[in-house]
Amino acid sequence: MTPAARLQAALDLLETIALSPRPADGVASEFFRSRRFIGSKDRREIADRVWIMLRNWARAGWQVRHAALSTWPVGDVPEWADVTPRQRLLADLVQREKVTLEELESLFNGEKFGPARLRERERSLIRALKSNRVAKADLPDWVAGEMPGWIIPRLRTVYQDRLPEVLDALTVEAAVDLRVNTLKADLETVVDRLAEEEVDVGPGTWSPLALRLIGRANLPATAAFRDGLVEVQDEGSQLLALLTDAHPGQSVVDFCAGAGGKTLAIAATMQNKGRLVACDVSAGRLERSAVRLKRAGVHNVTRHLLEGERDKWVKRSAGKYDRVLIDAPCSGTGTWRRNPDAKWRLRDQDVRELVVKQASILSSAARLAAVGGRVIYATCSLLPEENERQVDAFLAANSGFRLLPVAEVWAQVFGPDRPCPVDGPMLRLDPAAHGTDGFFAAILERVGDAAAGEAVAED
Ligand SMILES: C[S@@+](CC[C@H](N)C(=O)[O-])C[C@H]1O[C@@H](n2cnc3c(N)ncnc32)[C@H](O)[C@@H]1O
Repeated sequence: MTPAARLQAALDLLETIALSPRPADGVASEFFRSRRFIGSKDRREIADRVWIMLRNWARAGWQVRHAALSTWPVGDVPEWADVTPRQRLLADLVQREKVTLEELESLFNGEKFGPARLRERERSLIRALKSNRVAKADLPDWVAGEMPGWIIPRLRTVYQDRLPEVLDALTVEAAVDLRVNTLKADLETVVDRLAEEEVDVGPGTWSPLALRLIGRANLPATAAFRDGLVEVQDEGSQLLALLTDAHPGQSVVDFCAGAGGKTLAIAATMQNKGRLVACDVSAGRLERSAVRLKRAGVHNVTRHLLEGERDKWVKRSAGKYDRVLIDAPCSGTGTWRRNPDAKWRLRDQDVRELVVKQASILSSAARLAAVGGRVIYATCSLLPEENERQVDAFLAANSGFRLLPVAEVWAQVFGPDRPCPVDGPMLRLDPAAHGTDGFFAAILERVGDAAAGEAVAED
């Protein structure tokens, strides 16, 4: 493809994403599937550009609006959110890539497969974008941090002075982490196998099973992946599974198992021994987990489709499990490095509904824990109402549970040579401090039967 054709393809993809209510990665996969003539190198370049622009969505919109205010009639100046993909692309080319007006004239020349010719008002916009760039320090905090304004005060209560660095880290592309599947191989063997296939990896920071990809690789095409020696899993997600501290022979429930990311990791710590039940309300996700479980050589998992968190099975199985992992449905705010488009779809109302759902799931699934067993409540959210506040409310209503300080469990799981990454009693990971996605976990031990009238759900 010519550079101009690649730009036009990026623009087409961005426009498709902007019009779709669906997540950008799904839209992009479909876009490329229906354009098989685009080779892998071009595809990567187009996708890279689009993802850079999605990570820079508010800032580019703001810069275009600011530049337009200095050169267009006020009535023609768009709000930042209404700035078109083409205008954002121009801003990206001018401000990030420092492309000159002359170069833009030759790229936007109206030739077949390339972008339409520049219009006069775009030329004036380009000149203004060059001369009128707003410095980062002068951008509103939500624009500089690429974060919906309504979320900022909530994050400030958690991160305080660290907020700018956390927001910055959330705008940077995430590394790709792998988890070694100890059911099939040890870490050294996996490193060697990957090296044979020219895949370079370095060690993880926190998880003893983590490897971090160096450079890029088509991992699913490798024999190491196809043979089930590794899974792609953020190191933070690995930690949640490891902190579940499931042992061989135990009875364990992964209540919101989805497509099985944590189920796989837990099955490995259980060495395939004992009983692991993977539940979810989504038949499709549970179905997808089956393929992964098979590839990983897992055979101690039963999949169970729930009608809801108060499914009859929960009541029948109450008090029978040593570990109950609740990887609750959440805002996903901790994964926004990977899904930057999701930022602008989430509404306050969505979070409020999720908080109600999470409380109901926690209260119902906690019944599964035996006395002496543990409930691990986890999210990939940064918001306090989905995390600490959820746990505090549960503990206030359920004296049959106590919070186990994460450092205590960490020391049991990892021993003294790996210091716990957090000071507080609950685990809170973020990309700035830990290099992982944003994750939260609280470990609750069932110390007694809930007294009559307590709030653990009764059906
Ligand atoms: C964060 S995702 C789980 C990711 C998964 N544990 C993993 O590691 O790949 C949350 C999951 O909760 C499931 N879910 C939503 N409502 C639920 C409910 N009422 N009971 C159980 N699971 C539910 C969703 O279908 C989704 O798969």
